[in-house]
Amino acid sequence: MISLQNVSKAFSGQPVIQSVALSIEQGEIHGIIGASGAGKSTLLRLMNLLERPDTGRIEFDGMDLTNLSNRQLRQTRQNIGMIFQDFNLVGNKTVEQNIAVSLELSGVKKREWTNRIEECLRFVGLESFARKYPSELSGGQKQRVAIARALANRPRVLLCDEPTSSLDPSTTSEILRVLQNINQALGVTIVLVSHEMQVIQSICNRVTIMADGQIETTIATEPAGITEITSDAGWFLTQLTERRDPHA
Ligand SMILES: Nc1ncnc2c1ncn2[C@@H]1O[C@H](COP(=O)(O)OP(=O)(O)OP(=O)(O)O)[C@@H](O)[C@H]1O
Repeated sequence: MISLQNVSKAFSGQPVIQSVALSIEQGEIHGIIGASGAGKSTLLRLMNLLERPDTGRIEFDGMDLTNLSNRQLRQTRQNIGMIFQDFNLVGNKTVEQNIAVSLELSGVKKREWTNRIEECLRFVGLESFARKYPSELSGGQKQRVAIARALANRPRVLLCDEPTSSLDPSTTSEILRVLQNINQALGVTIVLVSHEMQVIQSICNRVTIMADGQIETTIATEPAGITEITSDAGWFLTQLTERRDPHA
């Protein structure tokens, strides 16, 4: 579904992503883990061309995104939603207005907005929050709104950049359940960047481990299930190294 081939990216001459090849398969929940500064967020932002690669191809359904016109890229990006650690909601707009902005940017007809807004808010369990402002919401509720906003465009892939890093353990579990439900009920492919092993372990089918702008390995795994997240999950890596993905 998304394929990166020989992708490199530098900032001010400093290489941040180096000759990376990675394939995201339709229907999977693919985790990307690594130390701070390893290049995880940059890799994720390359997948929807929020960052342009210096070299290499980035394909979505076989189309090289770097060769598309601005209009074609805007259209293709409607298939690729994104959520962030700090939610990126517009503070002076209500929940429904936040979602409407996204629908307008995507060119969805105004007469469809009410339905789309209701549909995505119902999916994340916030249908009664449409008229609230972000400042009236908890962190977990803000992230649900951000997820609803991404879902409103009916994406096929959801890119998640540290979506639970600002949240407490039980809210983290809640958000992971929402992501898993999006994958299972809606068939949306998910790419999940996190530095927390237990977050990755709980819902991912494959895990890519990054270090210094390169991919160390990609491993197939059985999602362990969502339990209360704690910070101690170092054992996960040792378990995973036994089960390298033969297709990686
Ligand atoms: N827009 C930018 N301009 C300059 N340098 C950048 C930019 N974005 C990222 N970098 C640098 O690229 C490197 C990788 O950053 P990136 O955010 O991708 O890493 P990360 O693995 O996601 O780290 P973290 O877990 O701390 O978020 C870092 O050294 C960072 O300072």
